[in-house]
Amino acid sequence: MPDPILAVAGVSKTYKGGFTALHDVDLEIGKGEIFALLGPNGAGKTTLISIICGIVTPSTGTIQVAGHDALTDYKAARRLIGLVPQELSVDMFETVLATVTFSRRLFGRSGHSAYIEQVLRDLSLWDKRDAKIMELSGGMKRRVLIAKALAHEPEVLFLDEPTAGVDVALRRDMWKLVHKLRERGTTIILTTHYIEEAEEMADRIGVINQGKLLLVEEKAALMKKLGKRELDLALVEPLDAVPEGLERWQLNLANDGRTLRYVFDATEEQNGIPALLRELAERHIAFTDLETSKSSLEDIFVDLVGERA
Ligand SMILES: Nc1ncnc2c1ncn2[C@@H]1O[C@H](COP(=O)(O)OP(=O)(O)OP(=O)(O)O)[C@@H](O)[C@H]1O
Repeated sequence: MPDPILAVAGVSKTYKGGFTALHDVDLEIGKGEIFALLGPNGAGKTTLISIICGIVTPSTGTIQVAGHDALTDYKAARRLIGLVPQELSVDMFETVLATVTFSRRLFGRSGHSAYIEQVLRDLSLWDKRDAKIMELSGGMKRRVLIAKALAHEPEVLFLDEPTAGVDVALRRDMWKLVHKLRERGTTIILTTHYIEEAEEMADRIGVINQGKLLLVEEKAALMKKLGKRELDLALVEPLDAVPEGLERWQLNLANDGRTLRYVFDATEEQNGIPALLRELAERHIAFTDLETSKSSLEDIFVDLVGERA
């Protein structure tokens, strides 16, 4: 990993009502990395980002941004961070240019028009600079949030669920944009609950569930783990047990013995399915239907938690 620009150590968060949303999180992010935090709703992704950005106070732990302590040296740390929140937080009656320039000034930077122009051009918003926010489409409004977050030239950009609720075309635009920002040297941390999105964008992926960071891995290594698929065979006659002699396949019975399930690695060239079907035919095990599916994120969490138990 390149030199860390962000170091999170032992961070936990218990909210006022007593709910613990984060348990002892350790995480280092390298300069120039694209890091995806992958987890289902309520996993603690927004809480973690909000703590790093100084919006929520951690119950324990420390955060360093380029060597600045985010709690004791808040201003210096915060200046290095841009945050694109999930929800729209702009004045609808303001123009695009005024909104973005205002954000830059909030961080004590002068209204450097060449930089702002470049940001707006990169986000295809330059032609709309004099439009009021309320006149923009949903996709454009999202891009204004990114422009606002980039306005003060941060080194680390946080994108909280950048593509939740957007259409496929806009999602692809967003992915392209993230890669472009990285080429300029910005470190990017995004949260998502889409495996495909983490796969498309990130160099490394952290998997979070129920407030625990279950693992952090290079994308390729994790995708191999996440690349599991299931083949379900609906049997004509229910079985009491997996037939003998089929040990080389990982088989389970489901649905009261009426479904024979084979879990295989979709990234392996040889999945063994043709041979399995031949073996079943030889044993006169007939099926009425067959269906393959990807493991769901939930299945993957169960697997990962199981592996670590
Ligand atoms: N201010 C708060 N007070 C009490 N509980 C909270 C507060 N904010 C969040 N939580 C709880 O903490 C847990 C984690 O929430 P968080 O928003 O961090 O999850 P998330 O992974 O970002 O989810 P999503 O994908 O839905 O945005 C949830 O159970 C949530 O209800």
